[in-house]
Amino acid sequence: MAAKQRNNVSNKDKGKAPVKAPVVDAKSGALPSLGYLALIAADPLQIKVHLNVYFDVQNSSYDVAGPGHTIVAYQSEVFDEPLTTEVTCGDYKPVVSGCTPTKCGRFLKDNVFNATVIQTMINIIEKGMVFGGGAGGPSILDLASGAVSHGEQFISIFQAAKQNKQEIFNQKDRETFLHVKNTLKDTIEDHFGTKNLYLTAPTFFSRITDKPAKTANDIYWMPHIDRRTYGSFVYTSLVYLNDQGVDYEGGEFLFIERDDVTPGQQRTPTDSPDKYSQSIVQPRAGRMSFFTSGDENEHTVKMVTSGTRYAVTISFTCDEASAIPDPTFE
Ligand SMILES: O=C(O)CCC(=O)C(=O)O
Ligand SMILES: [Fe+2]
Repeated sequence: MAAKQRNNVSNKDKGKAPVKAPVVDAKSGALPSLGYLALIAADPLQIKVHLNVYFDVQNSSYDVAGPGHTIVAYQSEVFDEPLTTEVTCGDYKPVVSGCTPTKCGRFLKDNVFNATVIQTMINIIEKGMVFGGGAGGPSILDLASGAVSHGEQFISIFQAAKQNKQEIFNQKDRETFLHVKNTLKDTIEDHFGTKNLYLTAPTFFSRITDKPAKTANDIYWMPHIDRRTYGSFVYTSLVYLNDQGVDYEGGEFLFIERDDVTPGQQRTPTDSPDKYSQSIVQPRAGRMSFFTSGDENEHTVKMVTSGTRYAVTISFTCDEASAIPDPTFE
């Protein structure tokens, strides 16, 4: 079933303005950013440079079929059994001792979540965008803070809902999200032989279209390492909610295999992923993908060139101090 058919949020919810909602400062706290914002948020001049560089990259789209580029999971393939890859753990260590995986790797599996779960997850993000969504390509709904893309800013949707006396999310939304989160947590714990993982921030839904980037927040195609970008991430998990190559073009997920990086050195954001081998995952509805969040798993998302891509990023830590409570959606 195509995303256009799945995406059946009622029209009565759409365009309910005027928006009365506090603007969230993009530089405060762990805001969702698909991995790039923390690298550049500190310096407005740098933002301009990166925007220019990445607008150029945008026009010379990555070559997913280039030499050294391997599609490890096609959208049309069905992995009923997990596809697992072990990789040598990178150098970069989290601040908290005892919270570093000894076994690093990647895991992918299909058909983990049924069509109702997937539809409910798409509805959650569409409901989150009731005030309009982002001005550029990606729109984000962060569950811990309620930050949601609104034009060129973030607003707090939970506060907006209270102020407008609107109930945006319901019990089914909450239960569905918790089911997905708990399934991911249990599978990660089983696979990596760890226990006591906690949800950490940001944990967010993303909706990406081919609209041109308007702000630094819109540059989602920058290679990044989640643990460096987000700090508390030890395991990153993704659930894809619709089909690459069917519901949208572009939007492939790339692991960038960096055998040239000196231990401890961070990749510079101006590097093009095309210079390196890539292991490519084409998103498929209901596909679960997770990996250790360290240097061993540098990655990016290829630019969406048409249609709408839906995904959710749910992140875990073993550091209780960085844990966030289960989202209440209010
Ligand atoms: O949506 C994806 O495929 C990846 C998103 C990502 O890299 C992130 O949330 O850090
Ligand atoms: Fe990421």
